[in-house]
Amino acid sequence: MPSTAEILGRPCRAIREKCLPGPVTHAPYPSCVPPASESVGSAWTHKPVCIDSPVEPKIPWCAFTNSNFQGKRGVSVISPKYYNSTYEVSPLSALQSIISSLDPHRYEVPPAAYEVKAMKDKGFGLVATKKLRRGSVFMVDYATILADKEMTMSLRREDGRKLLVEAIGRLEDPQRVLELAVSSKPESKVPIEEDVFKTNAFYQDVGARGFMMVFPEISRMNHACNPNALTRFNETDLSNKVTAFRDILPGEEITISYTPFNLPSQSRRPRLLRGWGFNCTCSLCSLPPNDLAASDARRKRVDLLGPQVIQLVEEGKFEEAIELNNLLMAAMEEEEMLPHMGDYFEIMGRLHQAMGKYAEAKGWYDRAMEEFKGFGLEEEEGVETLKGNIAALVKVIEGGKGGNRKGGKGKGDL
Ligand SMILES: C[S@@+](CC[C@H](N)C(=O)[O-])C[C@H]1O[C@@H](n2cnc3c(N)ncnc32)[C@H](O)[C@@H]1O
Repeated sequence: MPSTAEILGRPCRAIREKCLPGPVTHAPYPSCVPPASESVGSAWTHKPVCIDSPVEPKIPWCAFTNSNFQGKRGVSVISPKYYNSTYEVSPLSALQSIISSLDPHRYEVPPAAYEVKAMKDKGFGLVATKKLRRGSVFMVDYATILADKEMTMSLRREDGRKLLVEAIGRLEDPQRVLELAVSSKPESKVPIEEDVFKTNAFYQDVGARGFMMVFPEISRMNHACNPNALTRFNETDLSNKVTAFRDILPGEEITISYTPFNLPSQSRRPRLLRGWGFNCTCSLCSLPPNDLAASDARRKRVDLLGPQVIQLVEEGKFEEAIELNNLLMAAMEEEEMLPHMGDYFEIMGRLHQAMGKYAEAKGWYDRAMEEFKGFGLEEEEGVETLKGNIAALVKVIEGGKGGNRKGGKGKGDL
């Protein structure tokens, strides 16, 4: 019998919470990892500005800038001057090599198919000016300000602000960042740099380290709990691609989810208020109470069904796992949690294959492949296994037709 890992393998990620569709997230700052020794190389076009940290081990924190990055739009990084040796590759070295190795002229972005418009109760937002086809990448944005996740805990507030002022001020066009939305009340007198950063930064990892990052174009997109687009961050070039996961029509607002979007309203709304300071007014949160309760129930069901599918696979109950995975997919479809269903289709294929139902398995694999292709993911790590499975099944099925199963895979062989 194939193992759970063989059946679920890579797509298994999809039914675990952390891998559910969820674009950029805004996580609280996790606990401090002490920095350590490392010299700063020549990735920077400006002399770094550094400020001592009052927190042990009192490593200075600096604002580093490379004004050539992203077609001379520039990028600034705020981080400790060096990190300790717990990192195989220091996060700062990783960023330096990314930033200094990229050709400043390579930044081709799709022609804008959207415009910035004033939205009711949400400041500005992005609205499609053309039809954006499901699966198409219609925006590529690059990190412009990055601040190590520990910044607020390692620096005095005033010092953090000074580094932000330097980091933003050294960009070619500081207004591109400074004109983004702010969320503090005017009477709280929060300095603009800090307010803009707090309102617009998203949490992303580079290697083993988390950074808060501002993507000036993506920052104009409002949040929806049932969004129509998702972002995909690429840590090798600091780009963030935005893909439509259903057709978006001209005039429609383009939205992403700031939280993992499987969450029911009881957990996502406080999270948005805590992390982003707003009460969500998206169409899902604005549903009449009964409809919202029904949506919450579906989301909870999706959450429960994922682990149950895994459990059934572990117990070798493939037939029941198929039934449950069908229910899971139906609940996701009803809830429009559909960035792409490739992972789920692939699981169906593997389950059918494990049961010796080769024709059905191939049907599911083909659907999975179609989804991956539609979302430009056919070259993603792990999709080769799917390609291999499809090729193997074609052989088995063709061998079966001719009555010759020799060399073909038998029931349960994956
Ligand atoms: C990253 S900005 C998004 C763009 C912003 N609306 C602007 O004018 O540039 C985040 C801010 O937009 C507003 N916002 C985004 N999504 C919202 C939603 N679903 N409901 C209410 N306000 C929202 C909040 O004020 C939030 O602090």
